[in-house]
Amino acid sequence: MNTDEVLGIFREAGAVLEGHFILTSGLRSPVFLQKARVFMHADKTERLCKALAQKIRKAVPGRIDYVVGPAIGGLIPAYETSRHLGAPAIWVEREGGEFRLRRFEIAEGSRVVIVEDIVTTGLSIRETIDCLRELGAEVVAAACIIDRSAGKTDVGVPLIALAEYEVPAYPADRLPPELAAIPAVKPGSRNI
Ligand SMILES: O=P(O)(O)OC[C@H]1O[C@H](OP(=O)(O)OP(=O)(O)O)[C@H](O)[C@@H]1O
Ligand SMILES: O=C(O)c1cc(=O)[nH]c(=O)[nH]1
Ligand SMILES: [Mg+2]
Repeated sequence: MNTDEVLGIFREAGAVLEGHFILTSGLRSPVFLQKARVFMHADKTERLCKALAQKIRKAVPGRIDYVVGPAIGGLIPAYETSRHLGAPAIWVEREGGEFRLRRFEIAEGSRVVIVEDIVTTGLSIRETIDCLRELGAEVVAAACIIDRSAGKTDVGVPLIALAEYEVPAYPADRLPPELAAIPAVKPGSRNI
């Protein structure tokens, strides 16, 4: 599946929003990919995640013990991708602001692949890697449906993106005037 097909699915689902958005990193952007509007459709989610699983299989030799989704955005794509990889899906969720594997135990040396929805700065993936490494897991790769950095983000492990789509994002104190003129909204779940 190529980038146009992935973006086509997002557009068809009404998931490409325009306005003034506060991203999880604190950056501001005129475009927000509201993945929830894609993941509400099982058929669209299946097509995307089946293709992502194929890409992961090609890139990751050897065993995958767990697919890990960072909540909330990563829950559905990690679950659906895990189905096509034949590995169980678990998740990290925030407790006191930090990602924790609250509901599961994994053996030391478990080989895990993180599956995210969207990557912008890679911050959420790096936080997930820190949590998993503290538990003794080996993070063999991270994957996402759309990489908004278009390959520029370094998360310290191979990042497998189904699509790359570069979208502008600005520090809050360096907004272009047309963005500053629109009230900002924060769609994500960090800090709520
Ligand atoms: O690469 P980054 O700069 O970390 O940005 C991407 C992250 O932002 C969103 O999560 P968010 O924390 O907004 O909450 P959500 O998972 O509930 O959507 C998205 O699900 C990714 O996890
Ligand atoms: O960077 C983010 O927080 C972010 C960007 C985006 O387009 N979609 C999303 O869910 N999160
Ligand atoms: Mg998220």
